[in-house]
Amino acid sequence: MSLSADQAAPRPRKLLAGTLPDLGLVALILAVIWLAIGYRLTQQRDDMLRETIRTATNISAAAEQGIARTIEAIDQRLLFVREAYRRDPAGFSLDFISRGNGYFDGMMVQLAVIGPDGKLLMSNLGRPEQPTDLSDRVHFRVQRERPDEDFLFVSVPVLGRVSNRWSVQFTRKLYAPDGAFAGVIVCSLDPYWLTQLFESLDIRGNLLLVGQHDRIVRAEAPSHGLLGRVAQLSPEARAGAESGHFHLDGAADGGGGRIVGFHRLRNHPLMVMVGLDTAPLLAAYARLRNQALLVGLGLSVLVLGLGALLVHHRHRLLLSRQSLRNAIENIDQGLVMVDRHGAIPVFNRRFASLLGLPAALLAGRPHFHAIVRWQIQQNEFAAGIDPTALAAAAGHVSLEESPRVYERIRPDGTVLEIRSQPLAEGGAVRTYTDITARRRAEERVRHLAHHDGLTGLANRFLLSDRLGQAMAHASRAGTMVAVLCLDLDRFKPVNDVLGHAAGDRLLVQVAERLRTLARSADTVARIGGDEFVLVQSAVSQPTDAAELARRVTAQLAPPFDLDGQMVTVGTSIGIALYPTDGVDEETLLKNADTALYRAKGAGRGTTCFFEPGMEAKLRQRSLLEHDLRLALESDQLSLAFQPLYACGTRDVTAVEALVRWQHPTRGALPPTEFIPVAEESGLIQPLGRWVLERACTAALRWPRPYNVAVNLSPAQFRHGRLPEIVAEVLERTGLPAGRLEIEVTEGLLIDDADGALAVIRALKRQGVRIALDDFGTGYSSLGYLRRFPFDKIKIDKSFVQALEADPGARAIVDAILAMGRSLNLQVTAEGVETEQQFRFLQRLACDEAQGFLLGRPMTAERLQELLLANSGGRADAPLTALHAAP
Ligand SMILES: Nc1nc2c(ncn2[C@@H]2O[C@H](COP(=O)(O)O[C@H]3[C@@H](O)[C@H](n4cnc5c(=O)[nH]c(N)nc54)O[C@@H]3COP(=O)(O)O)[C@@H](O)[C@H]2O)c(=O)[nH]1
Repeated sequence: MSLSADQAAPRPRKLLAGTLPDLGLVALILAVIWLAIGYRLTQQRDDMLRETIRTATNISAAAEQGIARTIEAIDQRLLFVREAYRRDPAGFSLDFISRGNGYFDGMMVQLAVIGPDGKLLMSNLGRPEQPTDLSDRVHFRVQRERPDEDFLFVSVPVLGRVSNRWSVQFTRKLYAPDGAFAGVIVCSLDPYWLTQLFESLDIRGNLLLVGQHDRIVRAEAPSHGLLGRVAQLSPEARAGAESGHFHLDGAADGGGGRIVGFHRLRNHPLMVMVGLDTAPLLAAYARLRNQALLVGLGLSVLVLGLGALLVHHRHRLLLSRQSLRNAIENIDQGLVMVDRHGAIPVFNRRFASLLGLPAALLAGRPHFHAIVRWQIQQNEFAAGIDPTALAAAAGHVSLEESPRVYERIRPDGTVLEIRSQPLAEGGAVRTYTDITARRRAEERVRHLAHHDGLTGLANRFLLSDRLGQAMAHASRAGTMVAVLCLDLDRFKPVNDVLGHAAGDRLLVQVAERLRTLARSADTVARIGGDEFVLVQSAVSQPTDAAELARRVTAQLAPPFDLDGQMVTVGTSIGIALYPTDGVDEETLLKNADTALYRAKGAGRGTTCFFEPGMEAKLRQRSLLEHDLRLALESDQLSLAFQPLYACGTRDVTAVEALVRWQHPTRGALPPTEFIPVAEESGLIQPLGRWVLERACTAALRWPRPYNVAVNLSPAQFRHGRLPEIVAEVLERTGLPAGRLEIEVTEGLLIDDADGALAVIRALKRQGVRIALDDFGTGYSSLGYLRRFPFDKIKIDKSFVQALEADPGARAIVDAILAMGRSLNLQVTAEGVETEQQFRFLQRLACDEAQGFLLGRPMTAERLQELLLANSGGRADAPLTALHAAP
């Protein structure tokens, strides 16, 4: 099979063309069959004709000999009679003849003697009653007119005047004793006897004995009436007579042809014609021809059947070859078959395109050597020549004895996988697969295995490897290695509010900035969400690491542009040093992480070096987180309630709910200790919800509808579902939204002002009141006051407690109160511990006060008593300040 690029498209015309040789073969076989039959029939007919001619000729020859013998016998008789007459003319008599001579008895019509004058002298039939003159008869005249010649005359048949029967006259001269002409002795013979031999033969045909002047001497039935007549011989018959036979069409009875055999008698003017009918021959020939036609027909049907099968088979073969071609053409691999001589009987277009082979190279019957030479010219093997190509270039095709798989990189970067399968008869089948994409994917996978997919920085695996190398180098060089663990300070809000895509863009930009700080020997890695690690190699003293940390902090300080949204994030950094803080990667990373945790705890933008005690603290924290989780599940938490009072009347105006934890072993733990753990661990969400539900439920039991204040961490705001959670709790508990005050700190606003504003607005839409807690401790509190829809601001206790001693604090509190009034905000003073402070606040017309002076945080029961007392035991009693026991 030969397949090349221009042969690939299957077409019906090609299918037809493909079967033409088979059709030709069938036609040829049919032609041969029919020609053979025709030839054989012709030959047979000719044979039969020849046989008939030979038979006719033989019969005529036999007849001629028989006639000749008969004539000879008659002549002998005549000579005998003549001799008898010559010896004794006077005593001559024909009696001895008539006395019986068997031979002549039947044959002879008459034996007569004619005198010299032509008068009948005697006859074996007896003396004629009247004198008979036969001088006019030819058989007499011929003898008398040629006196010098002694010959036997054979006449044409004549009707005997004496015998009155048709007879042929045989005459000889009679000589007198002196030798003179003495008449003629005549033997009249029934012509039948001339041809009696023929009569006995069982043949279809006739016999004609023609004498002088074409007169019919003897005509075998049914031609008796022809005796003596002139035979009408056609020119063909005369010409045929010369050759011994001729063919007479339409001469036979029934209009058939006749083969006529001729023979002339040697010494007599007689000619024997034996005609054999061609009808039996033609009938036999027709039978033969019919049989042959039948056989020919049968063979033709057989050949046509076989031909149809052959064509069908060929058609299927062509179709399957076309299918194979289609399959070969439609596979993604290039395919080439090279025979043991280097010829290429099969290839597909993909082979040509993958190798970039020009069409001219593949025209005709391409050769593998030519292709390899072309490839070498094109510098195709710059990336390494394969052994088969080398062998081919050397002029012979390498006979690969076992299957081989190898790769080649083309100059354009295409990577080809070449699979070579040797063929039993020599040569090989090769497939070429473009594995460029696969190789790139593998490269990418390899890269991904060592790098962070988002930022392209080293991942944990590569980090560990590089850190190991850096430690080994430092060990040899007597230097140190610094591991800097980074955690972005405000990454989570970016992720939560702006979405993960923005978060990803931020991480990519952070990575780019960090890269600019790293030397070639350093490693920058991303090991988790917003956790980065810098491995600083060849550190000579800890300050080198501190300097790098400073530069990192400075590098990450400018805002990041996230598609127009400017975001500022800081970073906390923990540093561990090799070999002082650890001599293996794991320890170093762990300690740097511990230092980071400490840095984060110390406030944003902080850098901490690892210290030995840190780990223990971290363990403690982990323990606390574990215990807090248990506490949430086992009801170890409770709420304390601290009332808020109107400065003017000292009546209870609201109650703040504060969470308490009675630790099973450590006793009462302050919220300042476990709330940060809850925030960092995520436990703040269930804890916050629990506080909210309990506070709302408790508020419904109070004798009067005091507002209940609940502290919410910034982490709860970042959750995203806070408004829904608050709405659910209000609905479940049945507390009117207007009785709930949510206290937020400035930290919330600093972290993510826009996000916080959105949540606060949503809460406000529900009717919930918002109080800004610890006011005065933040950075830009005045701006927030204008921007956020607060209902209340709570002056931080540090200002309240400094009122007595610090005029500055007094001025600030005064300013806050003035601002609250101008912004129509209720103002609460926190941490009122002394009467003096309280009176001060009263003088300044502060709205509300809270503090140990007025009431410490207390149990729900105690609060209930307080509130009942405050209301005079009646729910509608005026609010009266009561001092809770410390
Ligand atoms: N997210 C939540 N935070 C809460 C929750 N409960 C409490 N907290 C916060 O914990 C911090 C400490 O709270 P706590 O130990 O309960 O202290 C409160 C009062 O006991 C204390 N206070 C009140 N009056 C005085 C005083 O006269 N002197 C003095 N030294 N301390 C006093 O102040 C705390 C209440 O302050 P504030 O919240 O600002 O009104 C604290 O920051 C709580 O917010 C909670 O459930 N969730």
